[in-house]
Amino acid sequence: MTKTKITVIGSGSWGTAIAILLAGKNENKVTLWTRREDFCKQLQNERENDKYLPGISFPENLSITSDLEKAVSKRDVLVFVVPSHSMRDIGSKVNDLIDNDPLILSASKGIEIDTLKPMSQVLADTLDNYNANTIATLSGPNHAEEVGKGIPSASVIACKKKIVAEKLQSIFITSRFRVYTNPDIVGVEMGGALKNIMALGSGISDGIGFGDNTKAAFMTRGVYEISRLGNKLGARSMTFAGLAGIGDLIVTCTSEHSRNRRAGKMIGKGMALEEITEGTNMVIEGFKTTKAANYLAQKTGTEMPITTEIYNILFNGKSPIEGVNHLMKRVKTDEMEEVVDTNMWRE
Ligand SMILES: NC(=O)C1=CN([C@@H]2O[C@H](COP(=O)(O)OP(=O)(O)OC[C@H]3O[C@@H](n4cnc5c(N)ncnc54)[C@H](O)[C@@H]3O)[C@@H](O)[C@H]2O)C=CC1
Ligand SMILES: O=C(CO)COP(=O)(O)O
Repeated sequence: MTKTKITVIGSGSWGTAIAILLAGKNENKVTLWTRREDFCKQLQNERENDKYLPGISFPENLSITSDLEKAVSKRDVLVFVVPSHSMRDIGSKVNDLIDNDPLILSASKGIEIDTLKPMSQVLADTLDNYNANTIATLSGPNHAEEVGKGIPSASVIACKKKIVAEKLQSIFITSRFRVYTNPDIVGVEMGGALKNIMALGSGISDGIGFGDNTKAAFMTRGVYEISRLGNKLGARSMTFAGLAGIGDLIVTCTSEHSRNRRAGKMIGKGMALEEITEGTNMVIEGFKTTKAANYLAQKTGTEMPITTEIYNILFNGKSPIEGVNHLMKRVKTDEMEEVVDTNMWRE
């Protein structure tokens, strides 16, 4: 049997969990690429990623390299899982090394600040033989700590080109990781990126000491706000009711695993953003995404009150409590605002 040769680019928690998931299937031959040679040696010797995903052993079928040329050459699939701010750089490096036509998938969640583009579009900019229609994304309620252990999870692979989405679905799906396809890649990527802002908000609410009602309000009004911007960018509303929308929002706003929720909690308790980033080697995408979404809201004329308040708390020195008070005291409005069917009202 010819095995499917897959390289996962990025050895943080999520890249490692994806590599373990894929290597668990006999029909795959998986390589995990890591930036640093010393860390590569550590992973090869220990057969475990003690730094980012401790306690989960690598399957035999998984090899590790820090040689990007070797990692990219003659691959059937390349999975990009680096922090969003390094996607353009790594995409350009990979472009010079591709020597056949692998399927390309981004599993990162973020928006590039300079261009306001989601990750599949950043990759399309950097990979000469691909465009936004042929690149796919994976997104859903998937904490690495649980996927790595084989705890039942579900996710979405989105791509404009159906055959690409379906091939990747077959490669990723297992009895423990159920994968759906979706042609709405804009909605899937925006859902995955923007929910991190709401997770910061839920964490802030927990940090202040507010209750479950507050968190439910953040999540529900949050998904509405995400849909409003997503729709302006061409996404389908129903995508936000799915795994990459409300599904990911629920897990990130409530899970102890979420770095964004944890960071929000620290902010709610009075810690500064710099203190939090300095104290961790993990990526907290929500900080940069809040900046990008705030620009996108201004650019598209979209009202995003939660994003604006989180932005002011993170970057303009507003206190968390003031931010929440501001949201509570906003002008009275209808729940469905501009989409309300006015014919439903009765005198
Ligand atoms: N951790 C999770 O459960 C999930 C994470 N994601 C997304 O996956 C992406 C990667 O996150 P994680 O794997 O969690 O990262 P992580 O926070 O566990 O680790 C960060 C990783 O990024 C690497 N890194 C830092 N700067 C880099 C650079 N300039 N170039 C290349 N690599 C660099 C570090 O060496 C490390 O491997 C993010 O966009 C995140 O939102 C998506 C779904 C689940
Ligand atoms: O995207 C995630 C889960 O689906 C991971 O979220 P955090 O980056 O907040 O841990």
